[in-house]
Amino acid sequence: MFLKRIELQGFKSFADRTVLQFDQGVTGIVGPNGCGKSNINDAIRWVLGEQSTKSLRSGTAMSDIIFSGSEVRKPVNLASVSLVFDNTQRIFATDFDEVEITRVIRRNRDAQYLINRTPCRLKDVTDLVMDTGLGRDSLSIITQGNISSFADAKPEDRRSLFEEAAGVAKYKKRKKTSLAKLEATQANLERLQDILDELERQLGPLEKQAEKARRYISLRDELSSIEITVLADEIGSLKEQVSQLEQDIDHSRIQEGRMSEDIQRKEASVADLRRETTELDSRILELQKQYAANLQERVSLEKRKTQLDEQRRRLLESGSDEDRRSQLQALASEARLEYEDRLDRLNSLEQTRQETEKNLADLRQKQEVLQKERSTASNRLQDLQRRQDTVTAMLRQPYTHQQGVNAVMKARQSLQGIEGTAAALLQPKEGMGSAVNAALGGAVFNIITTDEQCARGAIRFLKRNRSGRATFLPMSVCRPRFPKKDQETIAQAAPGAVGWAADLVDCKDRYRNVRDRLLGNIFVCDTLEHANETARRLKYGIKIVTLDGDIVHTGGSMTGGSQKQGSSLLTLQDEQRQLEKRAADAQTAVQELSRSLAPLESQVQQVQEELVQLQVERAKLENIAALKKEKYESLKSRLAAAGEEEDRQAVQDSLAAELSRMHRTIDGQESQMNALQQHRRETGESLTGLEEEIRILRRDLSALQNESRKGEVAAAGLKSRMESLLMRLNTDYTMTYEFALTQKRDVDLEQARIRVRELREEIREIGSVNLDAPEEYDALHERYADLKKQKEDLEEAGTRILSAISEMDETMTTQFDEMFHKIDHELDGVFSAMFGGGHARLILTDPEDLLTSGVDIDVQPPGKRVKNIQTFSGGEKALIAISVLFAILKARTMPLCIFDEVEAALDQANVERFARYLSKFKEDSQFIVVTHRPGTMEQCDDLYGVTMQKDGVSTILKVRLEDAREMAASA
Ligand SMILES: Nc1ncnc2c1ncn2[C@@H]1O[C@H](COP(=O)(O)OP(=O)(O)OP(=O)(O)O)[C@@H](O)[C@H]1O
Repeated sequence: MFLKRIELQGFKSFADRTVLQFDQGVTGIVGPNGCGKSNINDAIRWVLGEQSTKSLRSGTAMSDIIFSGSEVRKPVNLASVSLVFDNTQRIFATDFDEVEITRVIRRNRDAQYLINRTPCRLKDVTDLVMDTGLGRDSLSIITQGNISSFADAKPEDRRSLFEEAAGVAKYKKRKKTSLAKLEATQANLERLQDILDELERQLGPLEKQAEKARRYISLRDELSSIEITVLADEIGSLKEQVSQLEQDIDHSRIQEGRMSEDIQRKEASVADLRRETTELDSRILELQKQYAANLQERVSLEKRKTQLDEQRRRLLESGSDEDRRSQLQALASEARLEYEDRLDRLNSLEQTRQETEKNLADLRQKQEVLQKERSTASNRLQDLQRRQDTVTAMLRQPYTHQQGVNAVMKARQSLQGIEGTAAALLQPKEGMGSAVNAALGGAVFNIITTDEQCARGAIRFLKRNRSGRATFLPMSVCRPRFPKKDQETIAQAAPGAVGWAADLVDCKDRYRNVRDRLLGNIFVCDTLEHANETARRLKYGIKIVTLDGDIVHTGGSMTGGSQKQGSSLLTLQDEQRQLEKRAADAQTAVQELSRSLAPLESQVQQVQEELVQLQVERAKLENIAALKKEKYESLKSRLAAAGEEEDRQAVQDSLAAELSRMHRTIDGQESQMNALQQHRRETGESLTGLEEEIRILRRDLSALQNESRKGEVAAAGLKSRMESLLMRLNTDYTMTYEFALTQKRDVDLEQARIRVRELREEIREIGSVNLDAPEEYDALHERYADLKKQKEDLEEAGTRILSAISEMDETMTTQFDEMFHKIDHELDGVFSAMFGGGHARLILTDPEDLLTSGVDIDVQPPGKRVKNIQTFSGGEKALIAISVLFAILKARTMPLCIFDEVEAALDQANVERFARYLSKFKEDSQFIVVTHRPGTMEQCDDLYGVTMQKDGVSTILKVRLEDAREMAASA
């Protein structure tokens, strides 16, 4: 016994709860037409999952199977059917000994399934009963309709019965599921392939873009790694060049200044010289006039003398003795006069020469002294100028040792609200550098900012660029400090008081608070002694500094000693001012000495030339004097030979005397004129020389100015290039030059420059770049790879499904083949038993394809020659079907078979044969047989009678055979 009982309630005509208990063997269900017998069959199929309302012979909706009421009974709202199975044989693959399957439906609601009262899905029910022979289309539940249609069915439609018998339904179902899966897989594969194709289409160009972007990024990274070094180097070299140019320009400016002064000085000298030459010219002209007149005079004198000499010669030759004597005496006297005159002139010349020589020696001595003085002054000037250059250079870079201050001051253009350092904004008055420096102390390098925000900005800048530290003094929070009234009075009255430090600096009005904050209550004394005394009087409550920069701190501690050269901006500025003054003084001294030397030098020159002239004159005169002496001696001897004496009176008013005087005058004028002309020449030369010098100086000055201008233009060019490089450093790499220096790498700069050019060119050639492309490509590629993997997985799954299908096909083929032959083998015997002889066999319509082949039946009832099964009578067809059913039951044991009037078409004899044959199987199978036929009833072990009263409700009760027969007869 397999099915223990059926419990129905509200199912079709079974409005009330009805329980059918089953026992071993064959249970018959009998009753008149329409009493509800077949509803029991329907109920069993409904519980086992039947979904077709048509096959359940119900309305359109499943809820139509709920008892719909009758004239006397109200409809009910719920239909419930339970099948209770004995599972001790483990026909169902579950560990329960009893399995209760229930299906419940309420109106307008879906049906519910329960296995052992636990809700479950339809699938669970289907899986449970699968291949047990039960189930919706199983051969366990055979109706009259199945039997009558079997013979007429197409071979292919018949096949399902054999498949059910072969137990391949589960494989078929699985295969169907697998095929559905395969189809879904295939659809997924196609969908995936479409997406993959699309992705491939996108991937190609995107890969190129990504490659381009990666190349760009790699070039850009390489560029930045090299370019920072190149830029830092270039900026450094530009800075050096600019600094050098500025130094050169500064030098040029100083030189230009000196040259301008020199030109001015020289121009003043030129004016003096011009005045002098004009004067000299007029004097020379005057002298020349006199000289010319004298020359004329001398010519007329000489002419008269020649005439006189002619007269004398005649008188000497042909005159009387008296005449000859007097002429000879006159001649001798004149010769002597002339001789003495030349001698006088010679002596006076010699005297002049000696005086001139002495004069020259004096001048030379003076010149030497002045030259020495000038050389010393000039050396001192050079020393001062050198120091000036050094101080200027140091002032140009005043914060070299203050890295932070240096960095902020250099970057002040790009920072906000940087006013400058205290040292730069507070200018000590003259001579107060050291005192103010000492008063300020460390605050000398305080950077004054507009407000705290600007100070914070600068500090952030220093941190970001790791450029050191600096102290900031925001003006917005700067409160001035002043001494107390009594301190002020005491300090002012103290010995050696200089004043309050705040009063010793100059600054713009807006920095007054800064000044008073830093210097307001610091007092300055002249010496340390006075500072100590003042501090004592002030009870050491005020910081006091001295002009030398020594300090008496509040409380009395003292700081002092020598100042490091150039250690402070303020002392440097002080020194620079002092140097300027001293250099100017030295310059003036040199200029004055040069001015004194210039006339001295020309004087020396002039005297030298005068001396030479005198020597020439003397040589000439010596000759003339010798000649005159010779003439005189000769005349004297002629006189002596004539026994005459020279008449010394004879020449008193003579022409010769006049001529001698004239000669002397002319000589004097000549030498005066020579001297003047010489002087004039020299002045002219000096003038020309000076003018040439001025011209050269002007040319040089202009060249220097040109150079300066060129230098300025070049510096401006370099600066603008530097600015653009700094800008590039800032915009491309967000770095300051100082920070870039820390990032500098040790590379071959020449090579690096070439590489930078190459990289820039390569980057330019790359053109527009989508920087997101690599990420987009990676994402797309990852998606592509994922999808490809999914596709491969799907293909693999497809292959697995196919191989599973093929395995299932194989199993199905084998099982079907086995079962087919088993049934075929049994069929002949069953047929012969049913028909009382004859033969029957099963035929596969397509033996090559056991999976789809239809099943035909070749029958030969005894004594008949029937070719076509269609030609049999309805009863014969039913008997053939029943034969096949019994052959199946022989080939495969079924735990439960429900026959619903399967023998309806048989005649009495065949019904009995059928019933007898059926009872043969009852040992192995349980039968529930709905029947009207007494022949069948006779073979039943139990009989239930179904009745329906006027209320349209089926009731059920166990009946005896006689009652059953009666019920059948009354049907
Ligand atoms: N939903 C329903 N509510 C009430 N009665 C119903 C419902 N569905 C069917 N019936 C009744 O069930 C009866 C049909 O029962 P069934 O077909 O089982 O009879 P049967 O005994 O097999 O008859 P036969 O011997 O002629 O085959 C009919 O009287 C029909 O009115």
